[in-house]
Amino acid sequence: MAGGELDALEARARERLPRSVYDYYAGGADDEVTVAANRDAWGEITFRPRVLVDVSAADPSVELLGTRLPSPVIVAPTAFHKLAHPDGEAATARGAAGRLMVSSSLSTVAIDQVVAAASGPVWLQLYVFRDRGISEALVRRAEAAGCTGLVLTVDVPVAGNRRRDDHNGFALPDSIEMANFTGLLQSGMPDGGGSGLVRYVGAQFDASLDWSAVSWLKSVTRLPVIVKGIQHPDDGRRAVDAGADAVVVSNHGGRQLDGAEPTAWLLPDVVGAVEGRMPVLVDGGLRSGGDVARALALGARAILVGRPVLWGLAAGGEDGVRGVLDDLDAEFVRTMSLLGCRTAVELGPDVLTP
Ligand SMILES: Cc1cc2nc3c(=O)[nH]c(=O)nc-3n(C[C@H](O)[C@H](O)[C@H](O)COP(=O)(O)O)c2cc1C
Ligand SMILES: CCCCCCC(=O)C(=O)O
Repeated sequence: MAGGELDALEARARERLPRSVYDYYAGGADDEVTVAANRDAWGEITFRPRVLVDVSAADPSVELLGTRLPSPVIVAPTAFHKLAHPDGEAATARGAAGRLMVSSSLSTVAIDQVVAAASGPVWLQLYVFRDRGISEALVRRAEAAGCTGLVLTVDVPVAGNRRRDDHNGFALPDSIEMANFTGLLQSGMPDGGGSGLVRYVGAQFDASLDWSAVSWLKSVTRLPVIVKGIQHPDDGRRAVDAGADAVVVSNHGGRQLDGAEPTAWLLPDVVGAVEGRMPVLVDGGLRSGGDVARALALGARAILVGRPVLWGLAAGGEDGVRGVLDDLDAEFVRTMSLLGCRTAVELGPDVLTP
């Protein structure tokens, strides 16, 4: 579902969603330069294929932190799925159909129900709250639910400047709650002008967060810790030193610092800095199986997709999500085969224009 088809799906989702929800999902920070750059940058990377290789049994599976995944495509953590579909993250988990799903801590279905709906592994994404007790309670809920990894998002010390949300006064309606916080925290957003989500982040997220947060999280769980939001190669090295099990090269889909480099440019430098000491994942603007192949060729072990999953969910519920992911996988296998690669691991810099 590359290019035009994905744009058509987004258009269908847009017709179904209230304006403020569409804007929240689609939007980015400030002038949204990084949102566009993320997408464009993958398209600028060209291929140099090999021929006469037997690709009759091309295998897209990848190994990640001890688990074999059927596909390198992972569902990125995105907040508030009930704004797109009444079944929310449970529908997304069913639509993920055996693929790895990262569920946002700001989900509208509780993590145990997300895991129950999923047929593949689920990781819980975490923000660190001013009250560390809340974050630790979420860790316990994730462990009890059967999550197999924790994703620590580190690129939201403060909220990005989301002009669309500010203009729309974006907030969760009273009928939808942040379901992971029941009994821990009031689930609504504070009243006031502008974006309710920005006020929530200002009140609850810990802006004093530093590298000790990674060792703190490692000290309270035995689950693997994946640090999401790495952009600088030195931070890739620091993540290794801090004990992270993997990193995600991400600029939060252009929703935090506008003017940040597209992740396709950042990835090779972070991969180089990490020197194979842990897997590097990437997200931001990947929209086709060709983009997935480009990312793996640049050294990513797997990739995450955010907005396309939300468009599938809004336009077609669980079937819509499955359709988006199946199409990405089918395109990826076709691209691998046309590049002369039998397995995802065989993708390397040699299949790209130097
Ligand atoms: C509507 C929306 C909500 C998001 N919520 C979260 C979140 O709760 N936690 C998080 O770590 N990242 C969140 N992200 C960022 C995504 O995980 C991911 O980094 C980004 O969407 C990838 O870019 P893409 O949408 O271009 O694929 C969100 C992104 C979107 C679009
Ligand atoms: C305005 C910052 C919101 C952070 C929480 C949700 C999220 O990650 C996103 O909307 O992006």
